[in-house]
Amino acid sequence: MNTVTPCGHELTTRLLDQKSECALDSCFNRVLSTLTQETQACALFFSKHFSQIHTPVVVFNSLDEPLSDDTIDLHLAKLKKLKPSIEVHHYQKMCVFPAKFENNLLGFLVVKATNNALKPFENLIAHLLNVYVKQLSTLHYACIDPLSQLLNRQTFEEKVLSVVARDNHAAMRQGYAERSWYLAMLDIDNFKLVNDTYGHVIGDEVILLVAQLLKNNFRAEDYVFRYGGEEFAVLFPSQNAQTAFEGLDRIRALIAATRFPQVGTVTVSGGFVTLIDIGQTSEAVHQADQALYYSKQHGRNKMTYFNDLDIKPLELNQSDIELF
Ligand SMILES: Nc1nc2c(ncn2[C@@H]2O[C@H](COP(=O)(O)OP(=O)(O)OP(=O)(O)O)[C@@H](O)[C@H]2O)c(=O)[nH]1
Repeated sequence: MNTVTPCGHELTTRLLDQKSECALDSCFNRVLSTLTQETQACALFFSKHFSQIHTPVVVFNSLDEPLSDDTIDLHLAKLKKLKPSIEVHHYQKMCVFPAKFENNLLGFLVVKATNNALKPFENLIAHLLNVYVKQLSTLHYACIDPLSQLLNRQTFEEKVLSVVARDNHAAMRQGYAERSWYLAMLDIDNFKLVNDTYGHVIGDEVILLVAQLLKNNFRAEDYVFRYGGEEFAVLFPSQNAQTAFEGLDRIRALIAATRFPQVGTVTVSGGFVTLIDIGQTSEAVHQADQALYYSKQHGRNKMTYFNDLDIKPLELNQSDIELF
């Protein structure tokens, strides 16, 4: 039975309709299967950080054998030597398409081509790879706060749900004890004074420097968000509340010991909570805020675990809580 190959416009529109990274990845995979009639295996390696310093990771792969790190490096080295205008490179029995963003080579798509069957589609595949990268960058930058380059508030809830659910699922599948996820809310102390004394431009610089310290000192698997003006949320796994506290307190101490240009010293206060029921993200934020409020009320430059507060969640009068 002959199947009709959809036209480039329709495939482009399909990719542009995707509203999450995950949906976009699987859509691009399906589009390629349609074009290659599922007779060719393919794999996409791409650095979703949109930075050349991050090695491309595999986004999807239907090759019989995954490419080794050496082969990935080899492809990248070969592609870097080619003219920027070249859109496909033939290597052994593979067609390799460079994936570029703003003239930087961020990865490549490899399609196994045993004969010339792919030839008529090469230009279309190169075009669709460009569309994929553009749509991914649109989705990516919609999640990033422009000042701090951290994840923004809009992505917070979705990330909490997806990360914690995925991790718990993986932990159950692999049969190891579940790690707990923790949610911390951090807030720069007396920030109004910084703005009032040095002006908003210096205030913004302080936010940026604190954001960089947070980003550089949490692990790659942790998520740091700019939650509001001078407020940050961090989502991270830890063995127990004590190790979570130690990690947070180390970063608190590091920020307090850092010299900020013009302003001198800046401190942060924080509160954190164990994420038990991921369906209750807003309740978790509320509890972490209560612990943060406690830190503020007890001298600032301090971390507090919600469970250490001598109150039950419902006993605290809502009107006593500083809501952000
Ligand atoms: N420069 C700058 N200031 C901001 C931004 N967002 C919020 N702010 C300011 O941050 C200040 C927060 O002040 P408050 O909520 O009173 O808290 P604080 O002075 O940090 O005091 P504590 O939280 O109690 O330690 C306000 O003056 C806001 O205008 C921003 O993006 N840039």
